Amino acid sequence: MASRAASGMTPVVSARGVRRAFGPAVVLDGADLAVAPGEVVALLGGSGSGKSTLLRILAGLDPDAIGEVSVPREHAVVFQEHRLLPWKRVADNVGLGVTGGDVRARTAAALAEVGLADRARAWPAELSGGQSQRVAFARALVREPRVLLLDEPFGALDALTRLKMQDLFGRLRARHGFAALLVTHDVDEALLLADRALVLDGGRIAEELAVPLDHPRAPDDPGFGALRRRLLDRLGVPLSGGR
Ligand SMILES: Nc1ncnc2c1ncn2[C@@H]1O[C@H](COP(=O)(O)OP(=O)(O)OP(=O)(O)O)[C@@H](O)[C@H]1O
Repeated sequence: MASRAASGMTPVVSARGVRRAFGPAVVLDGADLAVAPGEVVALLGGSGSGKSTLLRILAGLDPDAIGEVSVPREHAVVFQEHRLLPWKRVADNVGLGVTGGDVRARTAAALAEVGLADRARAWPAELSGGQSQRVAFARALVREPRVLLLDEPFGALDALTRLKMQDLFGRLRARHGFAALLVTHDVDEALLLADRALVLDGGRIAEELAVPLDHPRAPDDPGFGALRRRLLDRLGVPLSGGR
């Protein structure tokens, strides 16, 4: 489990030699990464280190990047903000662009999975922030993705809602087996959800940490604190005696 992508299995997501500059500022300078089928990889790094830039490149949203990127067509992206269309009802947002005769049934199933079966006819403006992110996940799920690309999907939520969404993510992952690349600022979130954590620094993946803990996880599990200290250390965060 530790480093499945590195253990010889053909990755479902790969990036090699990715370079991106904005004017004179080189943000990515030969970044390489690989995600194995079904693997959840957290991507951490300081503010401005290029996490979102790398995720956008993997999502095919940045035509000006250099390097080799391989991501299956069956991928979906969830951003920090839900990006729902305000003039479409929840179910129509979820089913937007989905093809096939059973779109309505699949949309209903996806909404049920995120706990919003009863909000299909609601407008986005009638939802809370957490509910809106649930809809964003339903919109991703209905596409039956092999890969989820997630850019701080819980970053704008209050602490309690974030914990509930992290729990939901864990259950969806166990049921669907998708792989995911999760950009996050939150060390605990990385350790709760990911099989591996990567640290982006200096334009490339500078550090890697396997997270060999059983699911479901909690911050007071044996071994969690030691992994937190190692990850904070790799992020260059000074460790005080109390941590
Ligand atoms: N379209 C753009 N034009 C110019 N500069 C950009 C553009 N997009 C990103 N940058 C710059 O690239 C750098 C990396 O940005 P990015 O958003 O990828 O960082 P990040 O690691 O996701 O940061 P944060 O954790 O603060 O969200 C920043 O210095 C940012 O200002």
